[in-house]
Amino acid sequence: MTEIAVHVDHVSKSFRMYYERNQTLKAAIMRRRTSVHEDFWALKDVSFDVPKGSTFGLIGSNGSGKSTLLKCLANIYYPNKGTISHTGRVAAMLEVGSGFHSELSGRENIYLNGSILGMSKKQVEAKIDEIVDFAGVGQFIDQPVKNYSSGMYVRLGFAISINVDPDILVVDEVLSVGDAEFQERCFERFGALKEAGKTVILVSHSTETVRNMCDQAAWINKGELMQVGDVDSTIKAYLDSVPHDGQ
Ligand SMILES: Nc1ncnc2c1ncn2[C@@H]1O[C@H](COP(=O)(O)OP(=O)(O)OP(=O)(O)O)[C@@H](O)[C@H]1O
Repeated sequence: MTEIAVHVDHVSKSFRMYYERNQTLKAAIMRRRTSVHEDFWALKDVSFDVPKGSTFGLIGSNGSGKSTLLKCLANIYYPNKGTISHTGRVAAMLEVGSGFHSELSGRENIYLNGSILGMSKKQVEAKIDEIVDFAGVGQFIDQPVKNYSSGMYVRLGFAISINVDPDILVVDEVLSVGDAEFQERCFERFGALKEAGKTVILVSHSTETVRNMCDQAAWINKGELMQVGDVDSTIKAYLDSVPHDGQ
């Protein structure tokens, strides 16, 4: 039987959308009511399993809920309904710079992130040369990360995530920010993680990347899971749903 790394069970996630916000206490008292809001459901009853050791792609158009789902997987958001269970340590590589302290240097951020991800100072020390080397940001490693380019942020973040020895690596569209040489090294690392039986879950707008890298894919549309399973048929269903020019 296939072992499951991540079990997503009837997950729904809503955000509160405010239409009339009280700017001041006085405004709230004068209007005699609190702000007007509505719940917007970014994920609606999503369920699927990610097999252990697989590379799993999430596809869908802008605003469909992919990043929200990744953040739920990485325990950054909690679902309003349903549950997500996983086996092993999850490391996440999400938006550019998330998890970094802008005033601290690259090196200090490595220690900070390592400790957030459950590594001791000693474990970070044992890995730091490899992380610095993979990040390839040169002498900028001792500069505050607020001076980094978006590509440098991503390199450092990715270098940390893959070196904390995750069982499950959650990656959001970072590959689109790095240059070709960095992307190549990321693909190599994904391959090595796969060889080691680790699970990678990635969001990509490039169906080509998903086709080349993933064993399975899920297509999300307006918060709903439309299809999950075989990569080629899931990509085809997604692309067929997208209006083409001239249609
Ligand atoms: N913190 C938030 N507060 C309110 N709405 C949010 C929040 N985060 C996401 N949303 C909304 O939830 C929906 C899904 O957003 P999400 O970022 O998950 O989409 P996505 O599929 O990753 O999009 P993209 O491909 O553009 O990155 C969008 O309509 C977005 O506006």
